[in-house]
Amino acid sequence: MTRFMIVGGNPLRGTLRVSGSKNATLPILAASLLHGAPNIIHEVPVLQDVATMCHVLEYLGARVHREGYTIRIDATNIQCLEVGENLMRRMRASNLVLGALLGRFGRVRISYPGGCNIGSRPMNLHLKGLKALGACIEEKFGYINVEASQLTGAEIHLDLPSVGATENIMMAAVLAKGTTIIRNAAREPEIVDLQNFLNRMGARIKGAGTDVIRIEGVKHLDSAEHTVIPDRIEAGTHLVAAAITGGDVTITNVIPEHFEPVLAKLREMEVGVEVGDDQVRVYARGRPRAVDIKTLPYPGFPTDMQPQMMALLALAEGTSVITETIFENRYKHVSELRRMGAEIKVEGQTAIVRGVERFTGAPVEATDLRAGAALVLAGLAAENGTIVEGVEHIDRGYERLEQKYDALGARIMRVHN
Ligand SMILES: CC(=O)N[C@H]1[C@@H](OP(=O)(O)OP(=O)(O)OC[C@H]2O[C@@H](n3ccc(=O)[nH]c3=O)[C@H](O)[C@@H]2O)O[C@H](CO)[C@@H](O)[C@@H]1O
Ligand SMILES: C=C(OP(=O)(O)O)C(=O)O
Repeated sequence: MTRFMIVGGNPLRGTLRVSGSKNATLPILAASLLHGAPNIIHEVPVLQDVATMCHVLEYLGARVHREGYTIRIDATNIQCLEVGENLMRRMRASNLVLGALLGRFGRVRISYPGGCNIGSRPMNLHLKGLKALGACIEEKFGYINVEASQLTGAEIHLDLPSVGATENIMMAAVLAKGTTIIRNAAREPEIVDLQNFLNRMGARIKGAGTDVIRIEGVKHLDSAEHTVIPDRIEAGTHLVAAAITGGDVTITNVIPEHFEPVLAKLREMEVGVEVGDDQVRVYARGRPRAVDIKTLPYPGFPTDMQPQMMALLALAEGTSVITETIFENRYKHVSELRRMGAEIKVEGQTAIVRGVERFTGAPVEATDLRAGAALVLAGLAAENGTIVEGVEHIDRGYERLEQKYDALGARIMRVHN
């Protein structure tokens, strides 16, 4: 077990470089299974989820070599087309091998994926999409078995703009016969990054970033070199860290339009925001104002920033209403924030947050990745000491968060026991 010990009350000040995006890296690594030639990926963050995806790829027979922030993957000798419970349970995104292995080999068997416990997170849209491409699907004994003698392009209308389903269908469709059109596709920047990577390998995809993606099947793919986009959720987390501690932080290596909804809310809260081409400065201007937030698929406010923003709003002047529309169980941080003095009432998908003047440090537990980030932010702002348990959840998606904040003047220590 690992915990963070935080002594709050120190404004964060300075400059922080944002790492490559976790949620862009994971599908790109999975997509490397689509052909037997080496790919080189730059700006790969050093995170637990990335390590898990690399384990999955190695387990299947790929050779993965990391040097700093660059990974070289050679999937020439894939020996196995099945991923068992042990690896699949570690993270939700392991399901992304489905589309790539099906696309290349015509069959794959995976155990149901695990991941952040923030909702039921079914796989029905992924499977409906693969079925439309001609795959036969069998779900039995906790496993999903998918087979196709020939994948054929099809028109697929997603009931919801699911990020993972869009990515899996894109990967399965690149080597299919004919053209696939995905309607009501997810529009997240990570989908655009996957399109760019696949096209560098020789795929013919257009439309990512809009809700219609068109994939013309090709016969061969080849080696590609790609640099992953910066992590917009990590960026947003640091901006809230600056605001919640009354600090002044500039984040670099960012694409500000990717987190415009977060910037818009910070401005509405009357937090100081200065946006450059690839950097953003956020500085506190007194206590922030309450605002209402509703999470939505991109370009709406990201659900992955809801817990962090809730921590900030819990200290704002006035009452805020947060509506979580993406995941039905993403309020687990509420009871922990309450232990620190927050006044939050949850009614269904809505949280009513009455701002208090200060948090008091307490022992709290991270139940998932972004809930954990929110508790760290609350701890940085709290009077006296906070202990955050469950740091393994935070390590899934943030690269040594305590070192980044320590360098900006926070008092935060990682403790193993
Ligand atoms: C690795 C990665 O990129 N993770 C992100 C991805 O997760 P992930 O790809 O799992 O999220 P989805 O976009 O698929 O999920 C959105 C909603 O659709 C539902 N759904 C999804 C698939 C399906 O087959 N059936 C179904 O009903 C889910 O339960 C959820 O309510 O997008 C989420 C929504 O922005 C983010 O919070 C995650 O950080
Ligand atoms: C929910 C997240 O990740 P995952 O989809 O991998 O569980 C996240 O990054 O906040």
